[in-house]
Amino acid sequence: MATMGQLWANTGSTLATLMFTYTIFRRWFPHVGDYLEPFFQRLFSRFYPYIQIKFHEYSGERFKRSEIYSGIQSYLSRDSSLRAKKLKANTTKGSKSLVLSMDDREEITDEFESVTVWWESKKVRTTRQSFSFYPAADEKRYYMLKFHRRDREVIIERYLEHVMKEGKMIEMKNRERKLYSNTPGQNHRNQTKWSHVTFEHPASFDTLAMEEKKKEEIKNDLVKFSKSKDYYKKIGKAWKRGYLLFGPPGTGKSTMIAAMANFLEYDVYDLELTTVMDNTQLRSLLIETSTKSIIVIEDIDCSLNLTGQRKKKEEEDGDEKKAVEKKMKDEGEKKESKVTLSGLLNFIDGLWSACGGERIIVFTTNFVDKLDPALIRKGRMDKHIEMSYCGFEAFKLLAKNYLDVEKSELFDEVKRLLEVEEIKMTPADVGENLLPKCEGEEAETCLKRLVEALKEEKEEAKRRVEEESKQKNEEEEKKKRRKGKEEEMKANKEENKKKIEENGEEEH
Ligand SMILES: Nc1ncnc2c1ncn2[C@@H]1O[C@H](COP(=O)(O)OP(=O)(O)OP(=O)(O)O)[C@@H](O)[C@H]1O
Ligand SMILES: [Mg+2]
Repeated sequence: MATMGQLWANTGSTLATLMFTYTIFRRWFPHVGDYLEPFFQRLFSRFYPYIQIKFHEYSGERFKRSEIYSGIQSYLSRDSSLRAKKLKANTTKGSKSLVLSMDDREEITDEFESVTVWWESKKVRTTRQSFSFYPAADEKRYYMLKFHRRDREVIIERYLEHVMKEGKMIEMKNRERKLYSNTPGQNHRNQTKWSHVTFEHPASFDTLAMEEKKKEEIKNDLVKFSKSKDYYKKIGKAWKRGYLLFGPPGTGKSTMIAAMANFLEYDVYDLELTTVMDNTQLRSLLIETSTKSIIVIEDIDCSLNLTGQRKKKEEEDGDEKKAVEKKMKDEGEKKESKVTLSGLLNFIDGLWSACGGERIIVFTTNFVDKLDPALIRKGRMDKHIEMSYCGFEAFKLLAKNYLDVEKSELFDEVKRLLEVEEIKMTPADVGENLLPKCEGEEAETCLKRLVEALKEEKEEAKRRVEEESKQKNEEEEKKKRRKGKEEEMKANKEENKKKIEENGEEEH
């Protein structure tokens, strides 16, 4: 493909003649030159068929690097590393790897819809009046885009948008992902603020132990969501999706969130509701979240008083004392936070929808039936995922990940215990048993330890059932006795009343 230099060679001689004539003319007739300048410019543009656009590294705010410049740099990085002869390696803030870009005065060509464009990386020296310790600051860099004027429409209307979009995507892929958490600030209103660390959780869908079919379904759902910008726009819905993860402790809810974030390459915002003072604060925190992020509220049942339905039921059941006690306890705990259920719902439905980019919100809970149905209805929590005890398929994956074992005689025994005996053990406990406890511990030993633990769990479960039924019997017995006593007291009362009445009649 012809470089800009070669193309210049063709038009060069004509332009050189013109330039020469123009310079001589200006020298000899400086005043007439001013009048004729527009004419010469028109003449140049007739012979020079290319349009140039400059993209400066720093524009507007002096110390803020232009987003457009870094977008172009990322966009060109792929082609630059393949084709440019001189490269520059940069480490950009927040980027997890080196970004290779073409060095100053390098040029590469790009093609878009059969149109060729030329990108050149340029540098100019500016002279400063004042003394500076930073000589590099006197150099201004920019990218120069050149294209034929017949392609103006394609470039202005589509190519530049394509460059920015692709550049952003490459930047997103390259960036270091973050885990944000809200911490109370030191200011007078104690406003909570996001603080962040690098998100480096190793969990992935490959290491997550759950049925393959279920895993695929979740992955497909995530992919579909992340690619549906236009679809969400078409149906007039905010580009967001809610997931509710529920299940006993240790079944992998938090691990699943990390796997989701790694899968989509999203940031994670871990929202601790109890430190948020009120709905207004909640709103401002959420507005600050960036696009392509997962907002997580763990143990939602503990974070807020969202158990309205259940409380009502307890009161109806006549267990008033318990309900009052609970209310007092709740009030004590919630003295700090005044975030309400309706505040939370508004955030999910309203404000949230006004934020442009894609966001996923995940709630986790150990007790799904504790939650108010309004919170978890479809549209708010679109997908409910049950994380359950370890099945045989999940066990096989853990054995492969933890011990690198795909087959063993003990597998049949584990299968029998999990499927026939229906022993319930969380993937966290299975993993703990499979984890070698000392250097060089045999896989078979770890598997045996798991089998033993499963058997113990069976005995434990039996004991628990017995204990529960014993407790139940005792309670029933107590109830019966109390009822008997009450009836006896009632009978005594009746008798006394009767006696008093009889005595009264005799006196008369
Ligand atoms: N399904 C799973 N696949 C792989 N590892 C798992 C799975 N479930 C649990 N684990 C392991 O157990 C540990 C605890 O799991 P995790 O924190 O995800 O459970 P959780 O459901 O969030 O529990 P909690 O309800 O107490 O928050 C993790 O570090 C992980 O290593
Ligand atoms: Mg958890």
